[in-house]
Amino acid sequence: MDFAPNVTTRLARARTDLRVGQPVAVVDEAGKPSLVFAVETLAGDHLADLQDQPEAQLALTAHRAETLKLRAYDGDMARVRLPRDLGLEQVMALADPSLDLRHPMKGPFPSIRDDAASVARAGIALAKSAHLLPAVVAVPAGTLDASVTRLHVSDIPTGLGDAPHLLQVAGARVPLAVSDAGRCLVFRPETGGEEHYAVEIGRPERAAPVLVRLHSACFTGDVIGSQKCDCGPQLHAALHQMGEEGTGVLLYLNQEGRGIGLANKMRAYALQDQGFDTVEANHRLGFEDDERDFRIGAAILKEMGIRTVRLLTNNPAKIAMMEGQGITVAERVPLHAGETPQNRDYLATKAAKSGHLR
Ligand SMILES: Nc1nc2c(ncn2[C@@H]2O[C@H](COP(=O)(O)OP(=O)(O)OP(=O)(O)O)[C@@H](O)[C@H]2O)c(=O)[nH]1
Ligand SMILES: [Zn+2]
Repeated sequence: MDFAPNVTTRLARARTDLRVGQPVAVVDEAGKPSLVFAVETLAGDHLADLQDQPEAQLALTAHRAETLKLRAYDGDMARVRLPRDLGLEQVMALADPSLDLRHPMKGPFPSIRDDAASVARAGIALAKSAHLLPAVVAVPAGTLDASVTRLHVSDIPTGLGDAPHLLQVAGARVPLAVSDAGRCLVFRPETGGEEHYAVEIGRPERAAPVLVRLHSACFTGDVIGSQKCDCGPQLHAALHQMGEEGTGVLLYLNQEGRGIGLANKMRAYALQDQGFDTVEANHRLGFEDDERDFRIGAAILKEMGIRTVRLLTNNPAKIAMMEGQGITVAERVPLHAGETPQNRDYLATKAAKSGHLR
């Protein structure tokens, strides 16, 4: 029997390794391995070892580099020599804008300008997929300990990667406030990533367009009644409409914070309290406005035998994604609920910057 971990397994391990402060080995196109550490989980003793190595580099996204006034020679990224005279908290502050006010004196840091950016780019993609701040330290490695997770740069998707594939692992009847005929289904991706859920109300006729809502997890809005967004009221309004019509499917996708995770979303909220809007806050953290993989929703619908939908949304990107993945959006059903004085600016920003429809 062969138990050697395949690429999918090693990617899953790499995410966990980075989260617990372990380095991952990334091999470049020329076959040269480097060790990659996530800045957010970097241990003090690892930093000291790295600072002894003149080739150690720190990589940040271009969005973060803009705030730090670093030249992003790689286009999407900036790399600098790992500063030798900075302590752990100061290195952390380069990655984490919530520390900007406490550590305003930064630099100058000489930017690196060469063609060898692929390892750092792959490392940043791994850090993002681990829901860590998108910042890594990379250093060329000599002999590698066999226990270190090893990946080739080409194994690590820097964009969306392969189409997600999810399988239903469980499902049962759950009577709901909006309908007795509720079912909750659990879908698991082959990648070992987050599970996602479907709430099916009644038994929607597959031959006709099905009323569908693609909801992204929002702990603050869905669970604790945050007034900063409209997620909770949208969730309940969508379920209510499905209950009224007797059928519908609500996909609950675990893509908290538009795909950056709850810790990063709270960092974004801290920045919003300093006056940045929802898009600017994501950028200052080094993320894109929206890091979600909307293809997951289409994959689940196909698994459920649904090909044509009436989509409850105000987000044109969701419609485009569905169509792109072979799901026909027969109708867009607007979904406006829970607009409050506290989320007025947030909704206005989404309309102005993300093209949300009224
Ligand atoms: N990063 C970040 N995520 C946020 C913020 N406010 C809400 N979210 C997240 O945004 C997602 C809400 O998305 P959706 O409810 O799908 O909304 P949408 O993309 O605007 O589309 P529709 O509601 O369908 O029109 C959830 O994952 C929330 O956790 C914020 O300020 N920053
Ligand atoms: Zn929300």
